Amino acid sequence: MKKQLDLSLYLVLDPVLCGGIEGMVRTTDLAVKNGVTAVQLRSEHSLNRKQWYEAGLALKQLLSSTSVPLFINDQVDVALAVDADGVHVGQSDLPVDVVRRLIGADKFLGLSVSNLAELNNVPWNLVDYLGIGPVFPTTSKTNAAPALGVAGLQTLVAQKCCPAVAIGGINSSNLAPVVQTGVEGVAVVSAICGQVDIAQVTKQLMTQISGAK
Ligand SMILES: Cc1ncc(COP(=O)(O)OP(=O)(O)O)c(N)n1
Ligand SMILES: Cc1nc(C(=O)O)sc1CCOP(=O)(O)O
Ligand SMILES: [Mg+2]
Repeated sequence: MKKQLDLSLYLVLDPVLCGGIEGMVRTTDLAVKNGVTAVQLRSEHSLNRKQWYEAGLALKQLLSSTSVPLFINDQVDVALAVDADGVHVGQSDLPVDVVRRLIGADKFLGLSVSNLAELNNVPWNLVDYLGIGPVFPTTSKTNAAPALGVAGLQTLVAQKCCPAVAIGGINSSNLAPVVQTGVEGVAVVSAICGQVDIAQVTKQLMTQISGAK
């Protein structure tokens, strides 16, 4: 059955920061128990294709008894192989119409945008949500676009025609003005992955998101 899409606190996993596949599963377990509402498997370089599949399967199994959807970054075949709930693609990945054709109507599809030109080209009828960023400088993505700042994010949010998460450099010290732009949620990597007390930082982020709305 299709899960609900709640973007409030969206965890984007990093196998290096989490300490491998087991670390990602442990991080996800603690984060979901403490409020994370969506999870994405993402790896820039550290997983081979078999490990992508194994990590996807383990996460799918963990999340299958929860209301939290699993997204796979970039790799449509892995998403289909593990029956993930959705796929997240960016401007340099497979085109959205192709991804939609491959995954069908029932899976979620997220698309990254970093500027107004990209926003103006979004096929709104094909995507379920946008990832808008980076809002702030980030060390978790190589070759990230220039940071938008809160004002730049606000400009894009004002023109969006579907739900959106803000992403890039967001943590408990800067999330309030981000949430107040009207995004449906925030996506984080390093604010959760690799933190010593995953439960505590997740609870703190959720409390701050609720307080800022
Ligand atoms: C929720 C969310 N938003 C944006 C991104 C970035 O996607 P992309 O631009 O394709 O870059 P990579 O993540 O593939 O390096 C994301 N992954 N998730
Ligand atoms: C995966 C990703 N995408 C971005 C974008 O702007 O599209 S920024 C980013 C990394 C976010 O990591 P952190 O929360 O550690 O800054
Ligand atoms: Mg991508």
